[in-house]
Amino acid sequence: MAKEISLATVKEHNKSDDLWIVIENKVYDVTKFRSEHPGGEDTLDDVAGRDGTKEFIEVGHSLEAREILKKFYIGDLAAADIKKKSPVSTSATPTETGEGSSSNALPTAPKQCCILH
Ligand code: HEM
Repeated sequence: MAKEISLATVKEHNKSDDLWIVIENKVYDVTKFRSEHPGGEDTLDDVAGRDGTKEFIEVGHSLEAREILKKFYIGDLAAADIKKKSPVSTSATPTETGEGSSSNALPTAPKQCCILH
């Protein structure tokens, strides 16, 4: 079973010789990988001890990079620290305008459309 690790604990490992990083709510100890990272040591230092999901994804890492990641997996981010990101629900309420109120004035309108002279 996966070990749960709090963000506070991850934060304690924010040094180049003790480097943990959170990616997609999973915690990785990439201390040993730091010097091998093709993207440089500094880039990993920048996200040491915190959530680097955004940075990791923005680079467009290959599947191989994700395979490498697996080797350094040490546990899951504690449920209490998982942000309830809801990029969809915050802005997606377009249904409010679907009432169609302007087309409701039909009953009183007499049907005089067929007067032929
Ligand atoms: C900690 C987990 C990470 C692993 C296992 C990893 C692995 C890799 C690998 C294998 C590559 C070679 C290209 C590829 O296969 O995609 C790469 C490139 C790169 N990585 Fe990472 N990476 C990690 C995190 C990061 C983070 C957090 C950043 C940015 C803040 C970053 C920035 C880069 C950059 C800029 C390159 C491109 C280097 C180049 O093409 O010159 N990486 N990484």
